[in-house]
Amino acid sequence: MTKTGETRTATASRYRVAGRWQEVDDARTLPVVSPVDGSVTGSVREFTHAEIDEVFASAGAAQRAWAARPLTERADLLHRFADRLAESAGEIGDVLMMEIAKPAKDARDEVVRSADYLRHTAEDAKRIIGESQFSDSFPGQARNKLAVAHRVPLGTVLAIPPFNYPVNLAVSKIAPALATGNAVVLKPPSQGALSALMMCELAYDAGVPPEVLQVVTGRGSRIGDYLVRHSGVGLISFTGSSETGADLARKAGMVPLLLELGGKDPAIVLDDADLDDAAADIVAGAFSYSGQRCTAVKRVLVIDSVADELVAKITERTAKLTVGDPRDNAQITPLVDADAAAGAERLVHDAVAGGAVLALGGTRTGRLVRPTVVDHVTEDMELAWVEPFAPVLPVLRVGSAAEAVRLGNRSEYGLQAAVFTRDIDAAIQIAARLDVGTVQVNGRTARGPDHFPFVGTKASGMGTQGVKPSIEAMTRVKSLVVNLSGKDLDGTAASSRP
Ligand SMILES: NC(=O)C1=CN([C@@H]2O[C@H](COP(=O)(O)OP(=O)(O)OC[C@H]3O[C@@H](n4cnc5c(N)ncnc54)[C@H](OP(=O)(O)O)[C@@H]3O)[C@@H](O)[C@H]2O)C=CC1
Ligand SMILES: O=C(O)[C@H](O)COP(=O)(O)O
Repeated sequence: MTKTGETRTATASRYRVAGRWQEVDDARTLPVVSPVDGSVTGSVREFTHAEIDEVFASAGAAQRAWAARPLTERADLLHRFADRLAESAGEIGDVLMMEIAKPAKDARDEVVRSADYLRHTAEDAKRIIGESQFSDSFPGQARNKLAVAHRVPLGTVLAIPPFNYPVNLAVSKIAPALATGNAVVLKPPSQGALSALMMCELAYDAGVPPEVLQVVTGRGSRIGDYLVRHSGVGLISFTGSSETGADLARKAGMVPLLLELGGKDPAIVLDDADLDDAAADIVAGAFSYSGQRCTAVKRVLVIDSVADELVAKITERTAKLTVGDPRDNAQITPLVDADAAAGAERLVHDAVAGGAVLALGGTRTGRLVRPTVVDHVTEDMELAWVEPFAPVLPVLRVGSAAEAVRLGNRSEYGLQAAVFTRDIDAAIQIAARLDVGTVQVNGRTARGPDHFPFVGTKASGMGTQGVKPSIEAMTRVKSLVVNLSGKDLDGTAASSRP
């Protein structure tokens, strides 16, 4: 409950549209069913097209007043929002845990991480400085013009996060947008909408006007096209599957896009690597949140001569992961997408039928896929290329670093890669050849810390995120050119001053 006693989550009978609470007069509700135990965690409204029009109209109108407020005032509101979010980490974390079966501690950490994101963005936004230049820095020009460039907001940002970080990947879009004077229309994932709604109510408690941060709930497959084609959209910031992202890009028309999509991140292990450290990083990277992370380690490319030893170490560590209920903080929990569990099982069976060797796991009970390591996976197997979004780790053995690079780059994706070696020259050479957004040297693939630039090449995305890059992406440069008179102070023709 908020301090004023209002329920923070929208319910099927009450929801905000254009900033105001509305009573539902029809049956457009969408239950949020928990992957943990099948219970109904809550329900949300499926917005109509007319309501979406109202949302964009009121967001657009409110944005101008929001952008006109002093930057320090907007930053202060984000700090207050961050404080409330951190205070409510337990409450929101519990809902998030039931909505997406994220282990209790990780769910709470996601909320705290989002508060940190807000604070960092509020501070960085204050330090966006423009630039100015005289005309005579270009050949043939006199010093008679002064350009002053500054950053202005784009209007209304349509923010569409995925289920795996319904709070953090919403905040990573909302924070830079609001800090820079944009309004936001948030379309949360259907699985994760309740925690996203709770989070937005905290923003309103903190003083963010409800018209400049609005939430539109409903299935992406039903309302997504209408949203992304809406004339009120100034930029779309989307995180999710490469399929949905590519489809959205085709439909959106001439609006700037920030896309964070799928990945098949390789961990390349050379023969001189510290295999204990590499195994620890690979297991954490592959199995955290049951592999449902775009940046999860999704394949190991290991030099033959150390492959047996590495696979043994990976398998030993993976076997110790706890499997079960997120309320007990189990590390491996039921998958959000029931089809992903069946799909992962099929990929493993097909690989084993084709000659791969099951080192661990390979079974599931409903959505609960036991942590699985598949060795001797080869290029002709689907498991080498498809992103399972499940706790399944294929190992491909390679003869050389060059072969690892070739296989790394053969993927349609290009999010991140990890290289494990004690030879820094080799690491740098390999990194230079990998067509990915980020290469981690002797560490697992990961997005954070959140102010680092986050980029995907090929089917993994478009544009750069991270605190500062997102601030830049959600603004555009506007130039003011002052044309100088060409006369000196005493009225004579100017020399090359000032
Ligand atoms: N690179 C990255 O950072 C990440 C990538 N992913 C990728 O996403 C996949 C799983 O995530 P998932 O959430 O299922 O991804 P989806 O692409 O299915 O959904 C992402 C978001 O888009 C919405 N959406 C669905 N259809 C449309 C549409 N036609 N137009 C507009 N929005 C739409 C969803 O809403 P709804 O929930 O209502 O369907 C959700 O909010 C994995 O393949 C993974 O690789 C996931 C997380 C991060
Ligand atoms: O979308 C994702 O899966 C995240 O951006 C990954 O973030 P993480 O590396 O912090 O888990």
